[in-house]
Amino acid sequence: MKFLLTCDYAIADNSYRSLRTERKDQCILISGESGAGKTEATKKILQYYAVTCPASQQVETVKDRLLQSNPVLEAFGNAKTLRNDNSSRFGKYMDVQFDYRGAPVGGHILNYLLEKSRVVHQNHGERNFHIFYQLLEGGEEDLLRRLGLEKNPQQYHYLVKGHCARVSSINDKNEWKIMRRALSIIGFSDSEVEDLLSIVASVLHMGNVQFAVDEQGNSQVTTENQIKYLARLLAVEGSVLRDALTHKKIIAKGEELVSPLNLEQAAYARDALAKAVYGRTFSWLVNKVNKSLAYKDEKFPGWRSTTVLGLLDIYGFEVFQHNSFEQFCINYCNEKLQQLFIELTLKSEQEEYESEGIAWEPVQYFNNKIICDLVEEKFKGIISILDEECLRPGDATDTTFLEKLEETVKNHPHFLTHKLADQKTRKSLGREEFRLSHYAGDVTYSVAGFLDKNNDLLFRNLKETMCNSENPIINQCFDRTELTDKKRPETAATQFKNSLSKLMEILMSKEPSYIRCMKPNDAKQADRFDEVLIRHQVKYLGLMENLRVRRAGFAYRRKYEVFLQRYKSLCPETWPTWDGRPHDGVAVLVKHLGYKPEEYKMGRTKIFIRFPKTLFATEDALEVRKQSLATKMQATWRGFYRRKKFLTMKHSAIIIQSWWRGTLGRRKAAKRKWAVETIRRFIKGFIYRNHPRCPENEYFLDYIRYSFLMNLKRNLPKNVLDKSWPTPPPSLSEASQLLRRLCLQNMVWSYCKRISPEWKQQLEQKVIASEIFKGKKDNYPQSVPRLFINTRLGKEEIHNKVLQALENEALKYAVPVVKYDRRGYKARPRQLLLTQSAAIVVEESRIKQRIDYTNLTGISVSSLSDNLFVLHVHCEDNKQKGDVVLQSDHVIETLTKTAILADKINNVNINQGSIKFTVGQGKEGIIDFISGSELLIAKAKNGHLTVVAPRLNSR
Ligand SMILES: Nc1ncnc2c1ncn2[C@@H]1O[C@H](COP(=O)(O)OP(=O)(O)OP(=O)(O)O)[C@@H](O)[C@H]1O
Repeated sequence: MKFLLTCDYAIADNSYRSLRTERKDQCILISGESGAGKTEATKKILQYYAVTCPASQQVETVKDRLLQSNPVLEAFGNAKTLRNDNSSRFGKYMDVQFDYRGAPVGGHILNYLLEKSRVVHQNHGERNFHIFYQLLEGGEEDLLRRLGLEKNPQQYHYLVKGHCARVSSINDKNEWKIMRRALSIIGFSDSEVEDLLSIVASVLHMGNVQFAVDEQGNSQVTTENQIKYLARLLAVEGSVLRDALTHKKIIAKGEELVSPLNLEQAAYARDALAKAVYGRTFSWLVNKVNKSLAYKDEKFPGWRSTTVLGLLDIYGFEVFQHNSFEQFCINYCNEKLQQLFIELTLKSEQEEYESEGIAWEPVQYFNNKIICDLVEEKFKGIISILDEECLRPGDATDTTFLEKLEETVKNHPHFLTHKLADQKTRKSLGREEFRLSHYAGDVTYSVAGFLDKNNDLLFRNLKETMCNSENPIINQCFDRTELTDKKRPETAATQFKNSLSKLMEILMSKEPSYIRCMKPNDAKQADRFDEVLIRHQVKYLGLMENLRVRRAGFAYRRKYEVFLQRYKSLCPETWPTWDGRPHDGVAVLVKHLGYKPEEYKMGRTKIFIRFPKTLFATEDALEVRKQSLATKMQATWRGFYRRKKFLTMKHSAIIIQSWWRGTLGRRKAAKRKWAVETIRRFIKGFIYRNHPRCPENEYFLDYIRYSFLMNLKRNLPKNVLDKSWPTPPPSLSEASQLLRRLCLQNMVWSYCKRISPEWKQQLEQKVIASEIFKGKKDNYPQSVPRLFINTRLGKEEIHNKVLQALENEALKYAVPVVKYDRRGYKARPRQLLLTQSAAIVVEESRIKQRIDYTNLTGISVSSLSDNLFVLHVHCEDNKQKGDVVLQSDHVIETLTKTAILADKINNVNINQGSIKFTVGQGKEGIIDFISGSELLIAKAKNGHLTVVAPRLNSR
């Protein structure tokens, strides 16, 4: 066993490597008789890929589904036979899709001819399909109750025909668990599983449907309970189903004819329905598995991104005691596979040596084409004759079919019947049998049931009932178009023949590898090798011939172009390209590789390598070379990529630069143009500056105006005394004057707004002082900066007494004065008090003289810088005293205030030379003023009072 599995792995690995390195689709054909180990080998190969191939999340799911498809399909498609406890009762070809990394990413299964007859009948020692037993054994109580089933298989007619419902080598309970888990992994929903199991259960109930005949000899259903279950499980109308099972509907010339069935016909209809339901459900199951295995990431539809490895596990050659239509098909299928093997290995290989001109000693082998032709040849082949009998009108029976066969192929060396056989062999053949000498041995087939099975007919009303089913699976399995389709469906044998021919095409399009399974003994025992049996298999499988061809032949051959293309990198002369003929290139290459003459041969179009080790060495060298090439390619690519990126960047930089330069240039040119235009307008404006405003000078004038105004804004006079003012251009002199006035007014206005009432009074007094004295009295300028103040004496100096006396008259001004008489005598220090109505001369606390302003006739003062002044008084009011001669250090201020209060502004006389004044009793005095070095007041010889006023430098 170990050895066999090692071979399986080696072949699986080899195919996988070829698939990856040459990217050519592969297939592994697993053949051998029933029970030889084909299914096991398939499973091992799948497991091997699952373990060794690269993994990813998505790949894991696909791997799981690929592996889990086996228990599901085995449960529904495998059964215990006499030759194998787990015999495949259908053919299976599975494609595994690998992506460019060699990871399995999808799969697809093709199924071939399920042995449906097993559903209703099993030979002694055989069982129905595993699923029935698994369901009864492993199904949960609840599930079985829903399906109306009992645990005991003996209760079901379809399970007891072979009398071995329970087998010690099969653990149905365990298998059930595995199968249920597999269904979930594949992606069956709970409701889908329920629908599927309902169908399985319905087949069991169908088997238990019994009939009895009524008085007219027509059949009636006697097991009403079963009908109820069937109606529920198949979701059909019970009464309709009951009628359909006991009646037959035919449409003749557009008219429906319903006729009752007899007992035998009713049982036949029931079994036909069971087979159809099960067979179609099986196909649905395979489709469902295919959907879950489908490779969904096909990026570019139409472009094949995956490579495919096909695994063919088909029912093996079978010889039973009783062989029927199914064995005929199975063995025909095996003949075809053997034929393919012969074609692709023994025949084509030898022919190839010959055509390539390689010296070759032909190896003889048995070509089974003759048997294939016997079965499938048009018109003359067994299938054609069977179809003809099925289709011909009249009473065609299995016997007439046998007679037709005898008639048509009687001389064929591989065909024999009771009638055609000689005396000796006739004994071993029944009258209803024919014998075919297959490549693997003689098989005797009973023709009983051949026509029925080939027709595979289901009565129309049963089909209609199923089409109306609300069970989603049944509904998909029975298509309504079948009812309207007038064309007669292909017979089972023809369908099988056609699907096999398609399979051969699929296999031929791929690179094949073979696993030939040998059955060690017929007793299903371990460690027992039946030499005769094994020798027989080695012989009929043509293994010896194959070995001979292999040994004498060459392990490997390739067209020169392909070989050169693959290995040219190993030789400097052929790498990277060889310009000459591929043949010469290969010659140079093998010389460089050091092939010895016995290791290879050069054919007409191909090179042949004798030993695998030579090829392996070359492959190893290529592997090493690939590494260095990959590094070189990487470096080249990186260089190319970087260079391309750099050039793109450079190009972009140049574009940006040129764009920016263009922008800058354009900006500069525009600026220059603007400057030239400005200068031009400026010059023109300057030339026309004295003209009235016109287009030539408007810019210039605007500019001049603007710059003058801006200059003015910056250099406006700071205050009313600031006389500065920017020189205006001639065109703006008038505006400038107006502005200047406005500005001044504004300054004055704001200045006025700022001054206080006291200051206003001060200024008013100063203005009056100026009106009176300015330019008239020498010491006036000295008084200008001195502030006029309300009083120059404190209360103490004026004495409270005087103040009390003046209580009802507010004191406006008080100043110390000196009184002189006409002789120039100076009296004691006095004060001059000015009230609202009088000027009062006070000595200490006594009022010496009160001069009401109404009596004040005028004020005299000299034009010199002295401080003397005379208050002229009306004589009548002041009889004794007359005018008052006073001296004050604040003469301008004192006189201004006196003049204001007495309203005598116009009565202030500024005299040159002398002043006349009256003294009491009509006497007069004269004061003469002269300039001198210092102030002096004295009586002159002429009796006048002389005042020497000091000369002032500032005058
Ligand atoms: N390599 C092996 N070593 C030991 N026993 C094996 C080996 N291969 C298969 N068997 C046993 O033989 C039985 C039959 O194998 P398998 O079902 O693979 O045969 P098969 O060729 O597929 O038959 P069939 O054509 O009837 O489907 C297996 O159940 C297993 O017990």
